[in-house]
Amino acid sequence: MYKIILVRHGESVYNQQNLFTGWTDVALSDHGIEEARIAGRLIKEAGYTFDIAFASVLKRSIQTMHYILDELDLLWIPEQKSWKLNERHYGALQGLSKIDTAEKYGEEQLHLWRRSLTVRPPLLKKDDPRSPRLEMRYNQIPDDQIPYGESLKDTVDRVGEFWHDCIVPLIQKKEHILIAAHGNTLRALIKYLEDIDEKTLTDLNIPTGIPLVYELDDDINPIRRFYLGEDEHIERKTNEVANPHNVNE
Ligand SMILES: O=C(O)[C@@H](CO)OP(=O)(O)O
Repeated sequence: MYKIILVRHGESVYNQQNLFTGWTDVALSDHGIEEARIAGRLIKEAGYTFDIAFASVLKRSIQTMHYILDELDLLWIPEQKSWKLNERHYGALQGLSKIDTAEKYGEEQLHLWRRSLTVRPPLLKKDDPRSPRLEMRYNQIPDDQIPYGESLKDTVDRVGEFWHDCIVPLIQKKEHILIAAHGNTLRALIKYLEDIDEKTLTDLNIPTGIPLVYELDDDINPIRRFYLGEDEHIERKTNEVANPHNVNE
C-alpha cells in the first residue's frame, strides 16, 4: 500500500474576502499561515515524512508547502511546481465577490459556476489584463492549452494528466509525496481517482489547510482517504467552503 498527502492551501486574502480567486496570485492571510503551520504539525504528529513536495505556481500553494515543510524540518527536500496544479481558472469571475455575484445572477447560477462539473465561468477576453498569456510564468503553455476560464472537467483533464505523468512514477518508486494545491484542483483529483458521481462531486468541498491522506493499492487505485485532525473542526471548515455566505459573518 502507498500513501500520499494532499492539502489545500491555508486561507488566502481572497478567501478571507469571499472573492473568486482562480489563477489570481494572492498570498495567504495571517490565519492561512497559521493553518498551514498547524497542518505541518498534524502531519508530523501523525508520523508522516516526505521525499518530495509539489505545489502549483501560485504563491498561496507554494507558501503552504513551505510552512508545512518547515514544521517538519524538511525545507531542504526537492520540490516541483507546475501550472497543472493551479486552481481552476475562474475566467471573468476572478476578483468578483461571491456574495455580489449571487445577488446579481442568483444562487442557482452561482452554484452552477462554483460546483457543476461541466459549466464554464464567463471566459476572460484575450486582451483582458488578467489574461495568463501576459504572465511570464505561463510562457511555456501552448496556445491551445492556456485557459481563459475552466469547467471542473477541464481541470480534471489537466490534473489527471499531471497525476499520471509526474506523480504516479514517483509513487511507484516509493517516494513519500506532499501535494499542496487548491480546493478545485483537489476536487478534480478526487474525481479523476475515484470517478465519483456528479451529485457527490457537487457536494464535495475541501477545507483549507487540513491534510488529506490517500491510501492507494499496489496498482495506485485509491483504497480510502481521510483527513488528519478533529472531526468537528474539519466539518465546520468544510461547511464554510460550501457556503461562503456564512464565512466571516
Ligand atoms: O475562488 C476560488 O478560486 C475557489 C477556491 O477559493 O472558490 P470556490 O470554492 O468558490 O470554487
